[in-house]
Amino acid sequence: MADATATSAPATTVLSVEGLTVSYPGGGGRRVVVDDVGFELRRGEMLGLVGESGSGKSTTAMSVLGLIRAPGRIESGSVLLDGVDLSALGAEQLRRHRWRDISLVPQGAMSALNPVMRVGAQIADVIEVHERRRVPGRRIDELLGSVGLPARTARMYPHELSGGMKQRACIAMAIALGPKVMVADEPTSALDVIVQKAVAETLKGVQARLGMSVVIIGHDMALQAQLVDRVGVMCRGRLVEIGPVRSIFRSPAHPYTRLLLQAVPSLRQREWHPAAATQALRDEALALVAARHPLADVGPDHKAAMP
Ligand SMILES: Nc1ncnc2c1ncn2[C@@H]1O[C@H](COP(=O)(O)OP(=O)(O)OP(=O)(O)O)[C@@H](O)[C@H]1O
Repeated sequence: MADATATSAPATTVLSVEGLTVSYPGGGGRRVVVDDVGFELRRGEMLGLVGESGSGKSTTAMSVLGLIRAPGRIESGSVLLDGVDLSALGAEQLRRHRWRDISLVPQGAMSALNPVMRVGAQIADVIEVHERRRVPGRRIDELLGSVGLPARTARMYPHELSGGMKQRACIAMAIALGPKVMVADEPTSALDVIVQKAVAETLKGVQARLGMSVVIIGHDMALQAQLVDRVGVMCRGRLVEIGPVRSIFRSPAHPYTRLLLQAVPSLRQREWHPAAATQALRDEALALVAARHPLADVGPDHKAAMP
């Protein structure tokens, strides 16, 4: 990927996010909802981003893909994809990188598919826009097969697919151009437990086969534990902890991480720890984050560092 904005980055890092700060209108001014977030994604790595609802996971993901729309605003930060500063690119240039170099399995993928278009045509569309040539049906069949869908799915409309099938179709679309990085925003959250596990396994299989790097966003720590190599924990817009999933599960450093782990069934005892007893821990965690990093009001006239 040659680009005038290319800078050097360690060979093992495919995506590098630094100082990402995003705001939305709120409280009479602007409210920072992603606050100085930074992380690196290594080649072939699966990185989880967890945190409760509203902690800023999706906003982080959408910022990485250059998909924050007004009234949202990126205040500062950079996103380097294989050395290319995506945050310095215009909308058209970004569009060229999206799907080909970095793709998204959106939250609510169930409704992300066009209801009046056959699944195969939707996948072909993504490829044809970038490759500017007709896609043979065989390639679509192979893509569908690689996510565990029969070839006949190509001729079906979204309403004819189960939730799990729709999710797989979205994954097929996201891997269609063999991107370096895939961001999956809660790819299994609307599915029942059995289908969740099957889709998660498909994701893992696809990632391993293609050697892709994946950022996977979710609430479910137990599912993340089985999927990802490293996990980052978000709380009130801050990335409060990041590290190998095993060490975070064994010895969480941040009280908020400990809180999240309280809600995970014990892998040893295979029973649920009631979350009710965790209110004190939750208060402690939130107070700690708030004291260290009060949510900043950047004011209505704050100049965005990135367009
Ligand atoms: N379009 C918007 N307008 C105003 N505020 C927004 C908008 N989108 C997100 N926010 C706010 O930004 C904060 C972070 O939201 P975000 O969706 O990133 O959190 P999340 O951790 O992904 O939550 P969830 O798990 O529920 O998807 C929330 O306080 C949310 O209300």
